[in-house]
Amino acid sequence: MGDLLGVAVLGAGHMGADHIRRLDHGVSGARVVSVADPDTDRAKEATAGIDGVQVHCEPQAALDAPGVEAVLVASPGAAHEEALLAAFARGLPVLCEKPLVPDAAGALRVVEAEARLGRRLAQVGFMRRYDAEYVRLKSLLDSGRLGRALMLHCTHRNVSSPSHFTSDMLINSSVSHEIDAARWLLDQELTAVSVLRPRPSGNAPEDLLDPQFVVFETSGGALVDVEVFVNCGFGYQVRCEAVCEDGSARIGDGHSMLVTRAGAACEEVAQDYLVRFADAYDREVQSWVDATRQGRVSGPSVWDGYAASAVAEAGVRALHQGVRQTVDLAPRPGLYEDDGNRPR
Ligand SMILES: NC(=O)c1ccc[n+]([C@@H]2O[C@H](COP(=O)([O-])OP(=O)(O)OC[C@H]3O[C@@H](n4cnc5c(N)ncnc54)[C@H](O)[C@@H]3O)[C@@H](O)[C@H]2O)c1
Ligand SMILES: O[C@H]1[C@H](O)[C@@H](O)[C@H](O)[C@@H](O)[C@H]1O
Repeated sequence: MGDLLGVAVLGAGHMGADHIRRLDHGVSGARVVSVADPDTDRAKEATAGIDGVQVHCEPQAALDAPGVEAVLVASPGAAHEEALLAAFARGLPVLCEKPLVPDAAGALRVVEAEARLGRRLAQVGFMRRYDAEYVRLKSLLDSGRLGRALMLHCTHRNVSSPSHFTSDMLINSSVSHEIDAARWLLDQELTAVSVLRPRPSGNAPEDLLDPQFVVFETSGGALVDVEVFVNCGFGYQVRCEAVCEDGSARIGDGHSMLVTRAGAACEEVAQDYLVRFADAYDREVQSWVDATRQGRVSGPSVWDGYAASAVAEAGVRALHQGVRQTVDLAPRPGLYEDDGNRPR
């Protein structure tokens, strides 16, 4: 390995371009050596000014470029399985944006492929585990000072949804973050899910079931509710309140500035995830680069990615069938035994 970890980035859209900038000059220890995007103009724009970077249309060509030692996958979820398997075939460590693979069967194939390798190679981009507020909440819950957690109340609001967004994606793209955060915060599995559908907002695109209200049951008897509203219009808001036997703790209100002028106090609200979670993405990518250079893999595992997809798939069934759905997880391979999130 050279002085800097050589990274291939697959996908140069919103997230890919942000990660390319971050790898180039936001974190230390890495350099972008190749980028693949079928929209090569987009890839060229995202890599402008980066010395020696190769731009390809085909992901495989970017993986085979000289100097590639690791891969960051930021293509759409439907392309992740192929990208992960191609990286595994080359023995390349991966940071894969969420969702690991949107459908549970595809995600399980990735788990099985990594288990066959007999070593972990991939980390999933559930960046909330690196957000300072989430980390504080996790450490408070783990300390036991609030007693056992009984409920999590979560809010997940986006200003607007991209044109390709579907009603299923409110669960398997947006709520996938709350699924992972709840499994991690509570150290429990999510075992069942129900989805309620309020009347859709008139500001949402026609036919999009937005907002939705999702309720998860956990292996430890807790409840997790999520209001997901991806066309709320006013801001990017992610909140979580843990209600425990001996107290409660809430995060997600502190990411703003209070401006007072002309007789009014006005609190600014972040407009998107790139602002709200900027620090978390930085810490996530720095931690991935550091671990990879040391030959380690840390962070949310492929098993965590599979579990999130299996829970989300049950959620999508609940959305359409209108009744509570249970979550069936495949047996966990031994490779992931030390991952935490053991049902208890
Ligand atoms: N962690 C987060 O908070 C967060 C935020 C946004 C998006 N994401 C995830 O990042 C991924 C990308 O989302 P986005 O918002 O950047 O999407 P986007 O549509 O802005 O960009 C995706 C890019 O990938 C390219 N692409 C399509 N197929 C490809 C392939 N097979 N190989 C390489 N590139 C391909 C497209 O041309 C496009 O430029 C998704 O998995 C999404 O869920 C995560
Ligand atoms: O892909 C994005 C991303 O994961 C954001 O963090 C989330 O807030 C959006 O709802 C989702 O569409």
